[in-house]
Amino acid sequence: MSALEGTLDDSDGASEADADLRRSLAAALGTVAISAEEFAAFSAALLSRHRNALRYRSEIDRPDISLPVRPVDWYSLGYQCTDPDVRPSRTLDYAAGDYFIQDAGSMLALAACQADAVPERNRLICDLCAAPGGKSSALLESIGDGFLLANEPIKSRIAPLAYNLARTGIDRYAISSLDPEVLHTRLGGVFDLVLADVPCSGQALLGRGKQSLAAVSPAQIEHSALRARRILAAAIGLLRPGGRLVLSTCTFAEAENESQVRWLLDKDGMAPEPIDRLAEYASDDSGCSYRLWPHRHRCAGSFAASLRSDIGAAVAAEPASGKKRKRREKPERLPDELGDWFGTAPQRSQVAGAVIRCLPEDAPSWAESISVAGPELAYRTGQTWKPSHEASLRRSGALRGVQSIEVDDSTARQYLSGQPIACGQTGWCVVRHRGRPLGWVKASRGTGKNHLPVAARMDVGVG
Ligand SMILES: C[S@@+](CC[C@H](N)C(=O)[O-])C[C@H]1O[C@@H](n2cnc3c(N)ncnc32)[C@H](O)[C@@H]1O
Repeated sequence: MSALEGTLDDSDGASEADADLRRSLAAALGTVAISAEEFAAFSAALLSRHRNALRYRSEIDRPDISLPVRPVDWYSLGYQCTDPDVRPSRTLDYAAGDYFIQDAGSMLALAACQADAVPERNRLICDLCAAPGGKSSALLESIGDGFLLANEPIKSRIAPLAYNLARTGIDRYAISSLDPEVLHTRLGGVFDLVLADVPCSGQALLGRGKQSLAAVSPAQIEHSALRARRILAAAIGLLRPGGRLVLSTCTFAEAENESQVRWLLDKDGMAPEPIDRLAEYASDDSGCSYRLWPHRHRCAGSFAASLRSDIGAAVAAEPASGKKRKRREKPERLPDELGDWFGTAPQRSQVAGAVIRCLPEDAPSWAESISVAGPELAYRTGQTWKPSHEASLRRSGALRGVQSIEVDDSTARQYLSGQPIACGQTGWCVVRHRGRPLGWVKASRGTGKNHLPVAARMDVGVG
């Protein structure tokens, strides 16, 4: 029993259900230090809804942010909108991909990954539990000349992950869908950084109604902790010697957080890798575990830990090159139109069913063999190829739309609502607002037919 459990007083008029919840929560916190008074504030804040924060692209400077915001203390690209009447998901800047909307708690893991720092050269990053891509998209924005593998074993979650990665406009990534243990047998000892944002009991989601009260039950916590251990064991095997592991969760149970870190540190070759700027959020004396709380930090709460692995490559699993090669099939011919749309012939492209994917020339050699989705160039409807929406959003890399049209605020709104716009060019053309890509039109005789996917359409307010 935790010290806190003995101090809980059920005589304060709380319902039996509330009292049960508080007892379970106190038990879940275990030895994590929190006073009885603070615990009352914590359990109340846990059930209230916290407003999402905004994560800006690194190239956007503070003076260029038009919304009323205050900075998130633990992540330099994070901001909280201070006006409750503003809807950040209904602005032109959001539609143009200037910021991503997510809980500020998620940015603790990003801070542990140093995703807001100048990128190290040629870094290989694996986000092991990546969907829907809130953290992966931030890692991709920070990739520089490195490469990201975003892995998500649950197939039905790949589409939102792919959409969020495409929204960054960066093509230096592949998406795989493997159990972490299988991924370890394919790419053991490869990565400089592995983020294991493991599936957890999700207690921080209670306030959003995205989790039931079972999240605090001992059975759920134990089930999640055991699953996470399997994932973490594989995560260590994916690291190169000297590589870094970041564990994160959105739960408060000690068994899923600090206890997992102690288990990891007990392994030969694993050491804490403190993040100095997170020192004030330290949750124990391990030197590498950090917590955010809903009653202290204006977010739903989260946990992150940062460790280094010095385990030699000998322990790591079979490298990618040791894998049996599949019999090479004759590659399908690429449509000639790609040259018209993108101006150059794609080098590392694959026709995969009804889509063409294309990786940067210097992507790792294993990327095609492992990917189930990735930077998409074109898709086929019947016999006709069309350029993919995500290819219109490219901000970097060789393959960007050759024709584009710059539009003003009102035309951008018209386009985002799904309507055609005036366009003096002919053929496929990227619509840009202040230089930022929004999507394609196919233009002829003065009109650009709108090719924005229905899911990307939005009603953007004025301002
Ligand atoms: C906490 S969520 C990840 C959130 C994501 N990192 C983000 O920031 O948007 C955990 C993810 O792990 C996936 N998952 C479930 N079982 C898994 C397993 N055995 N190994 C790896 N990932 C798993 C879930 O489908 C889910 O998408």
